[in-house]
Amino acid sequence: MKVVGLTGGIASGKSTVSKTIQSLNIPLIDCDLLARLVVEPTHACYRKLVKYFGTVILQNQQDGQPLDRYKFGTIIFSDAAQRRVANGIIHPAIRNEILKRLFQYWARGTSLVVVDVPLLLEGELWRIVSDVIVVYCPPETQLERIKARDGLSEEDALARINAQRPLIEKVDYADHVIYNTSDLESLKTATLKVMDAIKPNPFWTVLAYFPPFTVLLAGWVIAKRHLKGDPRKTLNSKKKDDDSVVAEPVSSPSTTHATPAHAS
Ligand SMILES: CC(C)(COP(=O)(O)OP(=O)(O)OC[C@H]1O[C@@H](n2cnc3c(N)ncnc32)[C@H](O)[C@@H]1O)[C@@H](O)C(=O)NCCC(=O)NCCS
Ligand SMILES: Nc1ncnc2c1ncn2[C@@H]1O[C@H](COP(=O)(O)OP(=O)(O)OP(=O)(O)O)[C@@H](O)[C@H]1O
Repeated sequence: MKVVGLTGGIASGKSTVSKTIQSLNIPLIDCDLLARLVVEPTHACYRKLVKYFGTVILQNQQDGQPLDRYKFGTIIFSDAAQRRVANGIIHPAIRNEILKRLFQYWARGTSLVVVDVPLLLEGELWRIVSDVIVVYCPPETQLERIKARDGLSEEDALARINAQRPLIEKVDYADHVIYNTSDLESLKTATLKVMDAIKPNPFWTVLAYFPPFTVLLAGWVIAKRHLKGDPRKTLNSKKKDDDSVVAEPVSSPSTTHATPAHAS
């Protein structure tokens, strides 16, 4: 089973790209949806969050009520230390849910699964994907799209953009880049082009279910990522709060660039 990682920045167009991918009947695991699941009041993460942040992050500030997403977002997007704590509670739970779903797809004989993970390159999941797709648009477009979609103030929208690494750095690490700098139709065309480039070979898909080849192909994916390097070390970033090591960018000659026809 081929596992492809889809990432980008806030409001860069991942969900829109995801819809096109799903319209091709390709299974997709949406990390933002899982992030909602693991903070439901019945989940262990909810209790840990309330214990640390208090009921101030809950609707009506009442225990047992759902998370107040705007309030919680304002806290974690404006304070790196608080964000680290929240990530430390929520991310392991999301990772477990992703791995559980990947296993279920694998058991069903699925040939290709796309995992939409906004923080793919900041965490550990980049290690298990055979290809990394980055959806890019410039920060000023991100800003406009967040404000239009979520009705946020300029200050709130900027805090959300600045809570992430600059998107251009992720482009340097990508195997395939979808430039979302034009209209929605162009985005769809660019997405279809990339999906065509990564569609799995049926021969390898069948072979991968025979144990020696399962191990060999899994080893190949891990080795491929290892050779490309740890994105957290190689992305060109000033030391940011969520990062540990920084260095110069890398670019790969094998990267697919799907640019809209009339984008500049
Ligand atoms: C703070 C929350 C409640 C805000 O909810 P809201 O409905 O406004 O936004 P939504 O969940 O749709 O996220 C929108 C985008 O924000 C960005 N984002 C979300 N969390 C983070 C984070 N911890 N660090 C950086 N960017 C983030 C992502 O690009 C994401 O696609 C929510 O984002 C959340 O629970 N975040 C923590 C979990 C997480 O890290 N999710 C993203 C990775 S899977
Ligand atoms: N090419 C485009 N032209 C016009 N609007 C667009 C384009 N691409 C995306 N949008 C709009 O921008 C907003 C952000 O897109 P989308 O929700 O797909 O981004 P995202 O990366 O999934 O965001 P998030 O990280 O916040 O989940 C949406 O309202 C979407 O309809």
